[in-house]
Amino acid sequence: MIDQLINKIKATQNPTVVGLDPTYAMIPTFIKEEMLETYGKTPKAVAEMFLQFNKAIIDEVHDLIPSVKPQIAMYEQYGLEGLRAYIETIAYAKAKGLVVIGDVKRGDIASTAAAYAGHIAGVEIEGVHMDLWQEDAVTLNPYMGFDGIEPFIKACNDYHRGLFILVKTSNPSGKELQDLLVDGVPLYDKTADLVSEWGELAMGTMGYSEIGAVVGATYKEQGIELRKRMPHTFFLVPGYGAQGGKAEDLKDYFDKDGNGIIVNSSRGIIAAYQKDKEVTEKEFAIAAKKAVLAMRDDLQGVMR
Ligand SMILES: O=c1ccn([C@@H]2O[C@H](COP(=O)(O)O)[C@@H](O)[C@H]2O)c(=O)[nH]1
Repeated sequence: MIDQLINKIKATQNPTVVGLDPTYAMIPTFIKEEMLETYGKTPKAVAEMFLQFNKAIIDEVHDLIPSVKPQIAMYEQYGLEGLRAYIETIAYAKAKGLVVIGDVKRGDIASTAAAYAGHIAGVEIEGVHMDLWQEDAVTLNPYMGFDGIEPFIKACNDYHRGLFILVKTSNPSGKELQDLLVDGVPLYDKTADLVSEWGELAMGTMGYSEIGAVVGATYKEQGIELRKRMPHTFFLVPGYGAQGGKAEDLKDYFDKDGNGIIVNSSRGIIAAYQKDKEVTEKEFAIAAKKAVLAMRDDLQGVMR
């Protein structure tokens, strides 16, 4: 995954990942009306709304970005139909050549982690291997330690997939645990050291590991320190845009070659039409494209 991601970032000259986090409130009225008319007030109607919305945005931006990050929570709240929309969104994005990061934030004991790792390892039924989810990478919560991560690392090596493990998250309350001092060292630094160590077990060929870290855009000082501490760890950086993170804060998150991070924006891109006075509701995907181009230019301005 990591080599493919780096090559895609180079090809597009854009380290932007579009977060596919649709909500009911975000769906344009004309799509809502059509789906409610066809499927009634059902989870299937919402799943179809999400799919139509996502596909239109992917069609508009796929050649400008390396990657998308669907957030599973937005889909799974609608049950089986929601999960179908999640899986079909992934398949559609992959068919357009995008690297797909499933934001699933899993973490459990080894036996359960082995089942969760099916997201990237697929499943085997009577000797037949099936890749049901198809994410290229998933996000993980490291709170339960190595045995909860190990099955995913095996999947990375067996199937060229990747991980992004929470190290320093973008949200305000993350510091309640992550900034606690352990032997005088913040817990996020201890986590960073573990993630770097685990990363050695699945190195790509371009200097970065398949095992990346989630480092929020909203904690600039910590992000810069983590870049130095984790030279072979690729960062997935959420918090840009809607959460207040800015490109200028990310200058030193990049490595000396202008590589090493991918920056997520979800609401700021896919709901851009709700704030863009130059577009109609029907042009929601064009507004998303404009937001992608603005974010690309913004990030290019600080890449070395
Ligand atoms: O530290 C983290 C880890 C994950 N996220 C996820 O990223 C997106 C952010 O959405 P925006 O609309 O761009 O704020 C969302 O899926 C979060 O669950 C994060 O924000 N921070």
